[in-house]
Amino acid sequence: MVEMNDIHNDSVDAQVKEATAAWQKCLAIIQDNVNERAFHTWFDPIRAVGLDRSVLTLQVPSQFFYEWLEEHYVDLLGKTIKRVLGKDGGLEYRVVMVDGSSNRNGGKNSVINIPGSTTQRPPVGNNMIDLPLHVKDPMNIKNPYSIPGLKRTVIDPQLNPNLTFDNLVEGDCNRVARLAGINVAQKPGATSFNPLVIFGGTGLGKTHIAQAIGNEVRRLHSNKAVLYVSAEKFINQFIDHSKNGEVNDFIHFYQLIDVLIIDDIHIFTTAPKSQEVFFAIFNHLHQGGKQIILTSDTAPKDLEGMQERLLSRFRWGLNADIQPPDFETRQEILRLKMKQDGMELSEEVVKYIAFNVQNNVRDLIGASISLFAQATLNKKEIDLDVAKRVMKNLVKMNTRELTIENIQRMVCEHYNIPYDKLLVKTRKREIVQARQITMFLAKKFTKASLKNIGEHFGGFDHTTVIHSCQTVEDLMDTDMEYREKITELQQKVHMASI
Ligand SMILES: Nc1ncnc2c1ncn2[C@@H]1O[C@H](COP(=O)(O)OP(=O)(O)OP(=O)(O)O)[C@@H](O)[C@H]1O
Repeated sequence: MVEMNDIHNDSVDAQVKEATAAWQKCLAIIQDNVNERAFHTWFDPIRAVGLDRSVLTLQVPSQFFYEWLEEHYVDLLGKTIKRVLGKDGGLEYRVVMVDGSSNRNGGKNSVINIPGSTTQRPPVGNNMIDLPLHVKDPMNIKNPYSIPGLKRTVIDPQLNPNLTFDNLVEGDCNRVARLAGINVAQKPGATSFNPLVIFGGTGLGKTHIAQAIGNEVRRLHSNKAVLYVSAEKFINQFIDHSKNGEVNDFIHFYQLIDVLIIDDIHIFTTAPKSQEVFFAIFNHLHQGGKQIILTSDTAPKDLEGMQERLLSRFRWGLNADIQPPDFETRQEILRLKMKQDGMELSEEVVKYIAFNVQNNVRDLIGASISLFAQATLNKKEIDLDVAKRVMKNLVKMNTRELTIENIQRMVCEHYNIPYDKLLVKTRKREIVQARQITMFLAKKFTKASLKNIGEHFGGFDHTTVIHSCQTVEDLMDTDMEYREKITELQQKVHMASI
């Protein structure tokens, strides 16, 4: 038996098919009349969901989206609809916003139908339901650009003036992000790095770079409105404005910004409604040539729960990652910090800290400050013994037994050589040199016999090990640059041995 529901569903499906076919024809015309970026931003996300007596219903993802279409593309849409559907052709919008966090798993949608200005029908005010954004009268929303006084609002950029490029040490770990940041600050909105998404683990300097961009923009372009905001604050502001029915003011405020920096956008993944409003703001700013800078603790491609249309927009610009700094950069950061804060730590102690705190710059700086503070309070000089004692209570120490393999890995890391290459018998100069240095260090820092050391390199005999050690010592005597490099490596290995 055919159920009434089945009949109803069939007719809805047929309507959607018809509507989609009509909309495809419209899109073909629209595509010829707007640029590619505008097409992807404003027309790709639209779905045709109904066609009733020459009135096409288009589903759009937000109130703002609908407003934008009506404000910027009303002529084009009107003419296109009439060309495809005849002189009675009209448009109706359906704003569908996902209610709750389960949009991927069939969460409830809030729906509102709004006649477009190309429609002759009377407004459908009586079937309007409350949007989560409390937009009760969508036809009467104030034009963002004519809100009196708002343009003159002075925006506090929320920047920390101490976070600049001058005090951000550059290393392999952050070079791309730092240079892109400097570029963006020089020409906000006018480089291909828009948005600039900086991502990486915690405490590695994402906020520092993002803030440094803001400070640099303010220095170079004092007329630009810059705003730094954490994603958490953005979400809370949005919730407050929603409660008070002031979402449009919220959006309009963000539309005034020339350089918008949002920190920790991974938090958006748990806030689908905020993604909605952020999407609208993003599109507006990007279209207007404004600069957007975002930071995330996760690579954008791995941001589960972030809408695909946002992810695709993040790909428009540059996604730059930050890695943990290497040993040399960690020491540089410590030296800079000491200079800034008037701390004095011996080179040996600096190396000790840099060796033992590897994955988080915040912890690295924190360790040096605590060490300095404790030693000052106890009126003790900070020698290596004090450093060892204090550091044990501060951080998880980077303890590893010093074995020949450890040394081999340290040398490989230092010279950027794959570990397995070091173990291959080859005459390649760089490998031979690294092997000789490793043998020299292994002899100096372990109790292993010459025979044992040779065996660790795929079976060299003890005479090769002696020859290698002699070669390194001779070169150290005659070549200053070489000596400095080996001394540096020796210090590293020494740190691992204490
Ligand atoms: N390359 C660097 N040179 C100097 N200081 C740095 C560098 N990288 C990070 N820092 C400092 O390390 C601390 C932590 O950096 P920041 O807060 O920017 O990290 P984050 O990646 O944003 O961390 P989170 O993900 O936890 O928010 C700050 O004090 C920052 O100034």
